[in-house]
Amino acid sequence: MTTQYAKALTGTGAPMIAPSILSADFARLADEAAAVAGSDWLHVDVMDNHFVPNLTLGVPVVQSLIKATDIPLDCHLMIDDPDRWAPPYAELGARNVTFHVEAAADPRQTARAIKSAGALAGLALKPDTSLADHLDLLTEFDTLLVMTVEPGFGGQAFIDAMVDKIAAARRAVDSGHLRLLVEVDGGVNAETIERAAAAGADCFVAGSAVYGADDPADAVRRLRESARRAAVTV
Ligand SMILES: O=C(CO)[C@@H](O)[C@H](O)COP(=O)(O)O
Repeated sequence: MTTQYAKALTGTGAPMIAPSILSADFARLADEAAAVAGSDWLHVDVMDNHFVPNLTLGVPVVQSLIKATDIPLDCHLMIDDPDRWAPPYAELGARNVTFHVEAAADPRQTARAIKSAGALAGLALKPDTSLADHLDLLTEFDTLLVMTVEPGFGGQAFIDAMVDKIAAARRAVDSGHLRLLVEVDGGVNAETIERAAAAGADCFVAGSAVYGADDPADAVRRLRESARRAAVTV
């Protein structure tokens, strides 16, 4: 199920796993990044206490983290006014910069600004946001982040109804021949990753399932293997 585009990004064609540092120890971020060596991306949740009711980190922390790890950063901006604040994360060297369509005034222009600063551009959809209403935007983006929880907090339960949205995204990508990675975020664990992978996701964000494990690097390997098995059995 993994697309040629995912294959180009990983070099292997294996499902991509992006541990979310929201579940890590913020006082030891460099060590926590090292603990998930072998991950495809490190997912960085930027929250502003406006777009979501939680506050995490911003440009200065990303600037330090990028120097502390070789894992490419996958910055997920849950913030107001991404049109203004997203491009700086690309300028810092983040691999992928994702912002929410619900918060953006000009998503096309913001995607172009991110890409011209050298990053992939990602579009995120909250669970209640329609994919169909935003299909026309997808040609501007490299990644589509399907939220499978309400953004704001780690440790929530995967919303099963989102499996249909993942499948619809997969169909839209394949039928439109889009160079777009389908990424899933929220409540991803050893069990739910199978449903998300079978529906066609390429990349899986996991916070508590990775950092809550005794061996986070092994949890990443196991999640990737579960996704690989589920993707080939559909
Ligand atoms: O963006 C978010 C939450 O808003 C996520 O990236 C969480 O960090 C995922 O955590 P788990 O649900 O995997 O614990």
